[in-house]
This record gives sequence, structure tokens and C-alpha cells, in this order.
Amino acid sequence: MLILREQRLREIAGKSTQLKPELELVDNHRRQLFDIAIADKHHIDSPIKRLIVATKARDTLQAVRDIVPHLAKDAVVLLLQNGMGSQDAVNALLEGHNVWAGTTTDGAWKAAENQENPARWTVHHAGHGQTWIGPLNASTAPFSETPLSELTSISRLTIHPCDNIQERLWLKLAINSAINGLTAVYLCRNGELLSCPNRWQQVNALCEETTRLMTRLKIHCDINLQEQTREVLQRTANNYSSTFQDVSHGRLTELPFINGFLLDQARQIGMELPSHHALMEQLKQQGIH
Ligand SMILES: NC(=O)C1=CN([C@@H]2O[C@H](COP(=O)(O)OP(=O)(O)OC[C@H]3O[C@@H](n4cnc5c(N)ncnc54)[C@H](OP(=O)(O)O)[C@@H]3O)[C@@H](O)[C@H]2O)C=CC1
Ligand SMILES: CC(C)(CO)C(=O)C(=O)O
Repeated sequence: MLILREQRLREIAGKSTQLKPELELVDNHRRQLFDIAIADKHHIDSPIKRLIVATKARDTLQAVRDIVPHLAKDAVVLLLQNGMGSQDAVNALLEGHNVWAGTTTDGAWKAAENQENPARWTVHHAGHGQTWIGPLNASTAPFSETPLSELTSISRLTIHPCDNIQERLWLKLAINSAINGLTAVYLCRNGELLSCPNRWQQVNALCEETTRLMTRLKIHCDINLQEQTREVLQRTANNYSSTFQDVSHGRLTELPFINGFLLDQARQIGMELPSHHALMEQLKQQGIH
């Protein structure tokens, strides 16, 4: 079942008297159509045993808060957001529940609304990558014993259960914090951060500060962040980052959960991150939040 915001469900219902909710999945020109059920928080009729939250980081806490009363006692919740901060907020809200987080290098995008059937969601699986899933609480059951293990039967996904999801989230965030904000400042493709010496210097300064912070916080990181970021920039040189896309569509970005999260962590231990600070100030001046 796809749980929507009340307003979204109302909008869709207002456009069609006969709703036929469907998910169309497009993958390498192959199309598959699935009948799905949809509901808002007022129309969930049985306790939820497995919940996958795929909102942007800003919306996650509210989305979960809205449906807490519908969660089964032994529900397993999987959070799939970029950045950090939202996972801990939900974990605190759902104390005693089985909360997991994931991070992925898969890429997908939702097509514009279907005019004939506003209750059809077309999702393009644009890039195949890897997904890591791990528990946020130490005491959770092993992955293989949770309903999340069924996700491994989806052949188009490569899923790795892991015990160190916090480190995985940090690593992804560390890379995103050196790329995403700058692509919004310069409104450029990822590769231009590498080919323009001044921008590459800024990437390096951000990486250096993040590495120092992670070392101070004893976050295990056995990679060279500059090198890893260079590798991601080379591999995604022609891509526009998710933050660039948010800005181009006039949406709020996830940067408060990326660079903003790093600045919060640094503040708590009295450390300064001048390059991250300057980047966030620059973005604010450009009206990017
Ligand atoms: N897309 C990708 O390729 C990747 C995405 N990610 C991460 O995954 C997360 C989701 O990204 P993405 O799918 O692209 O984002 P989208 O904005 O495309 O989708 C998020 C959806 O969440 C819905 N939503 C927001 N609030 C609620 C709520 N309270 N109840 C129910 N639904 C709600 C929105 O609904 P509405 O239509 O009402 O606005 C929207 O459809 C982000 O953190 C992103 O960084 C990570 C890697 C790759
Ligand atoms: C790695 C990168 C920067 C690829 O575009 C990404 O994850 C994003 O755009 O959010």
C-alpha cells in the first residue's frame, strides 16, 4: 500500500471518479504495471507490519508521526533518506520499535502526473547501484529474520545487509557535502566541480574539514575522502546532482541534513568548519535553503 498525504489523495480523487491506482515501473525500456492500494493516514485499516519511508529528509519525521498509531507493535520501519539527522529523529520517536536505515546508489525518478489516470505513478529506474540496509538499534533481529529480507528477492536491486549503517550514512553524506551544495552555487553538472580548478579546490577544502570532523568524532572512515569524491565526480560527471535538481524545480533542498548536519555535529564539540559554514552562507544569500 502506498500511503499519501491527505491533500495529495484529495487532489487525485478530485480529478477522477474511478480511481485505479497503479505503479508503472520503467527499467531499461521494460515496463511493468502493478495494481496497488493507496490511502492517507485516515484510511489505513490494518496495523502496518513493514513500513518503508521514502520521503525527502525534511518530510520524514512528520510522515512517520502521522501514522504512528497505525504501526503494529512489532513493525519494522525502513528509512531511505539521504543525509543524516532525520533517521535519529525518527528512531527517537519510535523508541522500542525496530527501525532500520538504508542508503543507495540506485537512481530513480517519478514521471509527471498521468493525465488519463492521476492515480498511476510512473517511476523510471534510471541507474542501477547498490543499497545498504542496517539497523539503527543494536538490539534488532538479524536482517534475514525481518520482513525487509523479502526485498532481496527483487532482482533489479542489489541489497547488502550491514551492521554499520551509520558509517555508510556518514560516508555518503561526506561525499554529498562536498558536491551537492557547490553544484547549487554554480548551477553546474557534477563534472564541472572537477574540471574547474577553483571549484575543485573548494571540494578539497570541504573534504578536508569533513575528514577532520569524522576523525574527532571517531567515525570509522578508512578511505581518502578527496579521492573517493573525485571518483564519484568522474563517474557522475554528466549528472546534475539531486540538490541542483531541487533548486531548478524551486524545491527546498536536503542540505540542512547534509552540510547543516555536519555543522551541528561540529558545533556540539566546539569545532569550526569554515568552508562548510561559508558554503551554507553563500547558498542562503542565493536564496537556496
Ligand atoms: N530518487 C533517487 O534516485 C534517490 C533518492 N534518494 C533519497 O531518497 C529520498 C526520497 O527521494 P525521492 O524519491 O527522489 O523524492 P521525491 O520528492 O520524488 O518523493 C518523495 C515523496 O514523499 C512524499 N511525501 C512527503 N511527505 C509525505 C507524507 N507526510 N506522507 C506521505 N508521503 C509524503 C511526497 O509526496 P507529494 O507528492 O505529496 O509531495 C513525494 O512523492 C531523499 O532523501 C533522496 O535524497 C537517495 C538516492 C537516490
Ligand atoms: C553522488 C551524487 C552527488 C550524484 O549526483 C548524489 O548522490 C546526489 O546527486 O545527491
